[in-house]
Amino acid sequence: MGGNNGGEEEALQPLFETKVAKGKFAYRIYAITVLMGICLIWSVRWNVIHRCTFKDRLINRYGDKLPPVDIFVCTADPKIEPPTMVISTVLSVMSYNYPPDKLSVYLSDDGGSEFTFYALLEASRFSKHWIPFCKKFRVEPRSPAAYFAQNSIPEDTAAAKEWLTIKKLYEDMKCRIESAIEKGSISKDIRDQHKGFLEWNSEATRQDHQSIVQILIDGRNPDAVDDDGQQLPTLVYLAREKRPHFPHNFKAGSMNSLIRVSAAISNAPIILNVDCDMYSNNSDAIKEALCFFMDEERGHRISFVQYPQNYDNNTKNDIYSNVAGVLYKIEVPGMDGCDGAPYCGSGCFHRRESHCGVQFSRNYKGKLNNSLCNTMKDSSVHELEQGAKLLANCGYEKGTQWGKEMGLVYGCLSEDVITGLTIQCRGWKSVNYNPERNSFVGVGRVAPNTLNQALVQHERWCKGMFYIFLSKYCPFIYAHGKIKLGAQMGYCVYLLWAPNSLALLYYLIIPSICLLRGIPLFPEVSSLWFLPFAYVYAARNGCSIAEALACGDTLKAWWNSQRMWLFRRTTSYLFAFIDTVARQLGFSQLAFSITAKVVDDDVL
Ligand SMILES: O=c1ccn([C@@H]2O[C@H](COP(=O)(O)OP(=O)(O)O[C@H]3O[C@H](CO)[C@@H](O)[C@H](O)[C@H]3O)[C@@H](O)[C@H]2O)c(=O)[nH]1
Ligand SMILES: [Mn+2]
Repeated sequence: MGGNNGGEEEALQPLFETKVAKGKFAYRIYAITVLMGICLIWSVRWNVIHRCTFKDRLINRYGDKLPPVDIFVCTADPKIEPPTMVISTVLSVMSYNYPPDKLSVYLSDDGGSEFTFYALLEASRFSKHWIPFCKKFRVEPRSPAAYFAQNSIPEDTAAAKEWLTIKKLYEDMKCRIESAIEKGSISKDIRDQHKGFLEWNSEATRQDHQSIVQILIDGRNPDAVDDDGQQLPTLVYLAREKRPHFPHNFKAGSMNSLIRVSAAISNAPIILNVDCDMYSNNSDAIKEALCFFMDEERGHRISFVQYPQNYDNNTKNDIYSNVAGVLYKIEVPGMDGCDGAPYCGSGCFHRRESHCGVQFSRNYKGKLNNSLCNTMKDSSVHELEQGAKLLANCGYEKGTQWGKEMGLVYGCLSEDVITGLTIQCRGWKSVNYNPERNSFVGVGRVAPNTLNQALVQHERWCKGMFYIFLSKYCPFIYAHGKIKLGAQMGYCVYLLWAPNSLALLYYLIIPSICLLRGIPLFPEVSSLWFLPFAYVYAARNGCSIAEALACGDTLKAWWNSQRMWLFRRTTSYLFAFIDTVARQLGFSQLAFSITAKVVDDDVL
């Protein structure tokens, strides 16, 4: 034995050591995120459900006791959203197959444009001919623009005559509106036709004007009848007050004004919202939606019924991947299966009460009868207009719960998704309803027309949704314990689109560098370990193709959608990610880029 102290100490020390390899942390993150990714894919497809309705039973059971319905149409800019398009949408919802005395249509004009007002005035007159024509010939769709574009003259001579007359009336009306717009001003002749034009004085601009409320058709007035002597639906023009220093909260702000203004005029318990670029394509859509709300057993829990959004000008193989068949036929029905059908904006029916901060409770009965109170019945049109104006003023919401607990939630570009989530968290249920025939169809949407705008629209959606994830409304926190885990995960699939770009960037950069440097990333083809990689790749793409084909896409459309995913994730999603993070740090502000609806010849 050596016998010195140092040697003794050394003798006690181990002869080998085990160390944890570097990168363990990174690998665990990788494994957990991949697992999460797989769970997310799995969650929205776990329990896909489809709904169908029985409107004959509804009519037999409720007959003339059906509830009144308020319909909101939103427009924001007379250049991007031409007034002739806006009124086609308005006319399509005025002519629903539903008792007209129970319908009130409100147009919210964030453009505050007298041309839009003039167009609506023209539409109110044209509706007297259009509604009886639609009902007599069971016209579908009931947007005159879409109807005349899709149908040619009927063979029956009597019908052909009426068809030609109504077409001429429509074309003439369109001409008058377009020539007024071209001239850039409303002539004195027209101005004298309605007192409403007095609201536009020389100082009023789009961003700076008082509230304007004009009841163009008063449904209570016995003289407001169409050519057949049937009552006309109520028709209201609204331009909420705008002041430069007041944030107007985009579409959410306009919807909240609509909710209040309509409460003072017709106060129907059911609300339908359509964007001005989405006409009604099925005149029975109200009755079908009511089948959910009026169901004796489960109806009272339902807050909103969302129809999918379809577009009428898709290219054959859908080059900019706008159809989103898989989204509406598989993913959203999957969220519905977890009680989490999202609110997606246009084409959605709402129960008015659930927008007023009301928490769902077990004792809630949910009666949907006529809620016109007596004071409203007795007020004159002038009184109603004056009262409603106050509700649309900038200052009205100050110190109230509007934009927070009441109405649509502010501060987010995806006001629809975030609002739907908060409503579900208050205990209400929602329904995704995707019938065979599209109930709402969007026109001339820009996405199929130019790549640029397709990407800009996605950037806005993405920003809005990632913002929700980072905010206090993050489904895993805010909705924890309030909605099912599957629904929370389902929401996150979309809310996390923006950071999804990072994963793609990683896959674009790292393998390329490795390839150039000769670093092997995957096992060799001859190795058995290659199998799991090949399997995951083939299964994932195979499943995606199968889903696309099952949803009616062509193989080429599937390929285009893959291409668009690549474009979006490297541009829209990435920019949305950067911008949202910048906004969170206080470097940038909210801006809503309205999707253009006009198509020029080049684009066609
Ligand atoms: O300040 C504004 C801005 C927009 N809008 C209206 O909001 C609607 C939607 O705008 P659009 O540019 O057409 O957006 P899209 O991407 O086509 O709309 C989808 O995405 C929006 C949220 O990003 C939802 O609000 C919509 O309902 C949904 O259809 C249109 O009717 C606009 O007129 C306003 O009323 N006020
Ligand atoms: Mn739109």
